Amino acid sequence: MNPHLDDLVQTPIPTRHGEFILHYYSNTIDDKEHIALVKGDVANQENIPVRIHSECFTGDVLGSRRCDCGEQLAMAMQMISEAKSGVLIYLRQEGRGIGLLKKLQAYNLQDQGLDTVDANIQLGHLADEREYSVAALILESLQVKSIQLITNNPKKIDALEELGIHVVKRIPIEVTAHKDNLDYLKTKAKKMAHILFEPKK
Ligand SMILES: Nc1nc2c(ncn2[C@@H]2O[C@H](COP(=O)(O)OP(=O)(O)OP(=O)(O)O)[C@@H](O)[C@H]2O)c(=O)[nH]1
Ligand SMILES: [Zn+2]
Repeated sequence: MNPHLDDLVQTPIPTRHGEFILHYYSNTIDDKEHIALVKGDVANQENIPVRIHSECFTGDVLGSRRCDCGEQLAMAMQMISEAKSGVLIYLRQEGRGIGLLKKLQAYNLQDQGLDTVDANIQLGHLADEREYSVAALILESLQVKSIQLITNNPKKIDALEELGIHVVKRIPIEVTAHKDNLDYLKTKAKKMAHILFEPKK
């Protein structure tokens, strides 16, 4: 059977970044609770600003300074709420797909000197185990025609295009680096091809 997704509930959520309609999905690919926050009218529209955010409990909920996730989440919500319309997809792919337990173990390895990539490998995982077919199904379900992807990660764009999503352009989302996340961000730029620390045009 082809992968399938159901949009089970839509409800308005007022946030400090404005009001969004939250969509709650069930799907046949995994048993996770994937969410989309939608601003404005996106059906049959081109060039919709879209953020595909991967869950990071430590960054998103606790405000951990080890990574840039929490700040990126707030920044993306703000960007979308300032646009006419947009979508934030919150994918439950904690720890780049290895889950919270393994990510926390990876943090301890990073404190012993490994970087974020080698820590995953030491734990028997790939550097990045994420997969975006649920995101593609959500965009299809919202009938979005083409997107501007809010990301620093070119591999995310490639993955979406392979799934048939038309990415018209990339919108950067770079947070200010500080001492707790600088090495981590440098590793993302050097080993994971993230577009970071580029001179501003
Ligand atoms: N395994 C692992 N996962 C991490 C680590 N730090 C953050 N994450 C996870 O990384 C995911 C976010 O991926 P990032 O590499 O920050 O960014 P991205 O989504 O690829 O790219 P952007 O769209 O530019 O944000 C979230 O699921 C976090 O939980 C880490 O050190 N190890
Ligand atoms: Zn994070």
